[in-house]
Amino acid sequence: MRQTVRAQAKDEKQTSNALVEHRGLMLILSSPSGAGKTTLTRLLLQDAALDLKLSISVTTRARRTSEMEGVHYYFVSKPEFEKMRAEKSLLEWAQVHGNFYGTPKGPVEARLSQGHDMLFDIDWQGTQQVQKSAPKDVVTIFILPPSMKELQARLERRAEDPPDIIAGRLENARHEIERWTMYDYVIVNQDIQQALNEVKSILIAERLRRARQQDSIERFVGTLLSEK
Ligand SMILES: Nc1nc2c(ncn2[C@@H]2O[C@H](COP(=O)(O)OP(=O)(O)O)[C@@H](O)[C@H]2O)c(=O)[nH]1
Ligand SMILES: Nc1ncnc2c1ncn2[C@@H]1O[C@H](COP(=O)(O)OP(=O)(O)O)[C@@H](O)[C@H]1O
Repeated sequence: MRQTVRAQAKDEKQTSNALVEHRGLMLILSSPSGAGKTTLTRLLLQDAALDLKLSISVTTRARRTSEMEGVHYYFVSKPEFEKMRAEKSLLEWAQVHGNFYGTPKGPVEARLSQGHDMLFDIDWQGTQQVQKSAPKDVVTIFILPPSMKELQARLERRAEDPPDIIAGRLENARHEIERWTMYDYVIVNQDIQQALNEVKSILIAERLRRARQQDSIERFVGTLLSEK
């Protein structure tokens, strides 16, 4: 239905510039390290029907062995990061666990203006900045672990970070968890399949909000009512 209306809107846009198509939404996932954002993100991107793309951040953090340049992050030096920040080419940025992270503005703007949605794996500081800049276009979800013990176990099982880094992330986790109140939705990631279904349900419901489809639905209702 949504796609039909969108496709119709697109067709009409080609013949008439009067129709303003709606922008895509920004779906933000945040969590303490190890709660499951990356896993959920991978599963969401695998589902082609969802038509989601991940915003690839730049970071000054060292690459983990499992990570690929341009897939998980763009790995940059501190001066490169500073340059992007100075040129105002970042939508938001933050220092997390002692490293710098930021969202390149260009790809986000391009995708949203074409009416497609974008997925973000960013922390609460970045979420706050994006929420401020485009409150109507943002949907935020906070992912909680089922327990602190399980969070530690997941970080250890992931085996990507040395013990001192894991200890630091667990310490930070307590402060990050306290930020849950600023998010639209909260999900406890105990069972990954259930958590995935919950994120999908949120996305589907948010896409159906009347305000997000105002222009295209107005057209569609006009067509419906003109039927004999
Ligand atoms: N503000 C902001 N946070 C980011 C960005 N990219 C990643 N992060 C956050 O930085 C934190 C650390 O990410 P990462 O080093 O990949 O560790 P992980 O959470 O353990 O996988 C997480 O909370 C991410 O959500 C970004 O572009 N901006
Ligand atoms: N529901 C879950 N149950 C068990 N293990 C999980 C679950 N969700 C994620 N994991 C595992 O926990 C570890 C951390 O998950 P990850 O997605 O990397 O977290 P984050 O991106 O939030 O740091 C990974 O090894 C992942 O496979």
